This record gives sequence, structure tokens and C-alpha cells, in this order.
Amino acid sequence: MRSPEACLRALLAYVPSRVSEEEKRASNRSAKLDRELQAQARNDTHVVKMLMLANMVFACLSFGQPTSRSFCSKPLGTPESGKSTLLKQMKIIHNCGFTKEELATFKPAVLDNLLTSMKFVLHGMGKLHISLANKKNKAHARVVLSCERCVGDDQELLPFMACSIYRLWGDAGVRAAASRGHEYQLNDSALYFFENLNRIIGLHYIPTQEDVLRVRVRTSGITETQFSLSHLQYRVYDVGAHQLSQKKWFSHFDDVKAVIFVVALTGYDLNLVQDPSLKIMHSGRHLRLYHPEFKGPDCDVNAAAQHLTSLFVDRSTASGKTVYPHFTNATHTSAIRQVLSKVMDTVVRQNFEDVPLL
Ligand SMILES: Nc1nc2c(ncn2[C@@H]2O[C@H](COP(=O)(O)OP(=O)(O)OP(=O)(O)O)[C@@H](O)[C@H]2O)c(=O)[nH]1
Ligand SMILES: [Mg+2]
Repeated sequence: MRSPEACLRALLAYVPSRVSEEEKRASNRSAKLDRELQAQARNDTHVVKMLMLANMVFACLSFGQPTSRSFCSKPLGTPESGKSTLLKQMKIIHNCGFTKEELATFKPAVLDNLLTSMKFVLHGMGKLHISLANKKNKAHARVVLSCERCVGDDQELLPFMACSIYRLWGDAGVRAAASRGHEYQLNDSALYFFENLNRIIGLHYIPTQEDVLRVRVRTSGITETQFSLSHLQYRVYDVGAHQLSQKKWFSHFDDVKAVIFVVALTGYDLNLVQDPSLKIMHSGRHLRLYHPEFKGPDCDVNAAAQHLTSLFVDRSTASGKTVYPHFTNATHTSAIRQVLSKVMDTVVRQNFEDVPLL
């Protein structure tokens, strides 16, 4: 007989999950890509394949509890390390960016991020014991907290949601809590969307390239971008954090020339992506509390970043692989342009040193 737990699990397996249109599209894209990968493998000899993986390092730290364990043997990835953002940057830098139609497909995700972020701030207010400045906004807070979907069938933000989010962002209590977002792990893209609220909740809004870089889209499976540079064809794969445990993907990537390992520096205490300098400088979450071997000063962003990098480099030295670390901000196109150029240069030098390139 199955245990109640097993029954529950079996039951859960049959509960249809709420899958957004974007998730469905991503899932279809991923299945198609899976088939194409096998077909491509045969005539890929002139293609430089690169694989992007998420942060696997900091996921083993238990919530809020400082611990000396620094590495996790299981490939659990903390999501939101910036892989999809980097892939979008590659499209912007090397493939003429997004068409108007492509930008429009991100609209539901941007609006959904807006709703999720406002919910997050309202919960944050509870944690920080901050009240709404205007008691009349309680009704708007209830609307936001109880709403699961803020986009109508016409893909426009539902008017009552636009009104509630607008009123709440005008509330001094909400703003005070948003400005202390680093205390409850508010993604800093949330602030970006709030600051652009008037534009985003406007009728016929179409996301800009910057909006697209800031939006979080939950994708399943793998996504891909390809581009040509200096007579070479590059193909870069993003394996979503949720996919990392599925070993079936890895057989497709035997011939990758480089692995781009994307790590959110803020992952050291399992927070989501934020500006690490904010957290280390203002939140009291000093690196030594999570990595007792760190002997550098508190509130020193550079020393902390160097230490976290050494954890990777030391590991790779032991395995005989070379790691080329780069510090950057995945949402800044000009910074990524520079890093990508260095990365491609290294990939070409490492892989084709003895091969004359025509
Ligand atoms: N401030 C800041 N935000 C970033 C950076 N990289 C990504 N983000 C933001 O973090 C969020 C998640 O980034 P994604 O690129 O979707 O993360 P991912 O690694 O693809 O996440 P999964 O698909 O869940 O594995 C988005 O809102 C991005 O705009 C960064 O370097 N700095
Ligand atoms: Mg992603």
C-alpha cells in the first residue's frame, strides 16, 4: 500500500498546474530545440557551441543559517543568476536585438512581474512592520494580494489592477518598504518596473529592450541563441536552473567548447539576484557569517567578490580546468559587450590555437 505521502505526490502529479502562455511557448520551443539538437550534432563541426549553466555553488546553504559548507555536490541551481539575461544580451549585441513583435511577446511577463513585485513589497511591509500611509489603500492591497492574473484576454493590464498598483505605488508606506527591499530579498528589477510604472500601465504598452532585459521569465528546458563573429558561428545554450537535474540534456553537449558558468554574487546567502554591494554594505549579512574562512573586512564588496571567485578557481584548478572569471552586470549592455568580447577571444584562443583560421 502506498504511504499517504506517496498518494499525495501521485495526486499532485495530476493536478493541472497554471501554465502561462509564455511558459507554454517556452516549453514547445524547448521540445523543438531538443529534436533539433540531435539533428544538428551531425553537421556541427564548424560551429562553436557554448553552454551556459547556473550557479550551483551557493544552493546548499540553508535558509538564513550561517554555515561553513560552501559547495554542494548535487546540481541544484539557484535560479535567477542572469543566464536568460545574458542570452538576450547576445541577441541585442550580435543579432540586431528584438523586433517590435518579439518585444510585444514579453508584455504579459512584464505585467506579471509588476504584480508579483507589488505582492512581494506588501509582504515585505509586514516583515518590516511598515503600514500603509493612506488607510484607503488597504482595499487596493487586498485586490493585489488576491489577484492571480493581471492581464485580460486582450493582453492588456486589467483596468482595476492598473488602478490598484498605481495607487499603491503612490503610497509612502509602500515606497518606504520598496526602498528597503534588500532586507527581504526584493529583486531590484522590481524597483525598475515601479519607477517606469506610468509607461508600463499605459494603454498599448510595448516593452522596450531595457524592459526585456529586466523581466524575469520562467522558462522550462533549454533556450538557444546563435550568431556569427569573425567568420565563426557561435551557438549558446541556456539550461534553466530547473533543468539542471535532468541529466538527459548533457549528452547533447559533449562537444561544447566552453561553459559559461553564470553566478549571482548575491547567492552567498541564498538571496535572489540583487546588487551585492547593497546587501553586503547595508544588511548586516556579512560574508564571514556564511563563509567563516573569509578573513576580509566587512562591507568590502571587492574583497568579498574576490573571495567568492577563489572558491571557483580553486575548485577548477583541482579538476585541471581553467576558469576565466569576469565581474559584470548582466543587465548592462555595454558592460556585457566588453565581457563577451573577452570571452569569445578566450574561447577562440583556447580551442583553435593550433588550427589556422581562414
Ligand atoms: N541587478 C542585476 N539584476 C540582474 C542581473 N542579471 C539578471 N538580473 C535580473 O534578475 C532576474 C532574473 O534573471 P534571469 O536572466 O532571468 O535569470 P536566469 O539565470 O535565467 O534564471 P532561471 O531561468 O530561473 O534559471 C531578471 O529580473 C534580471 O533582470 C545582474 O547582473 N544584476
Ligand atoms: Mg532563465
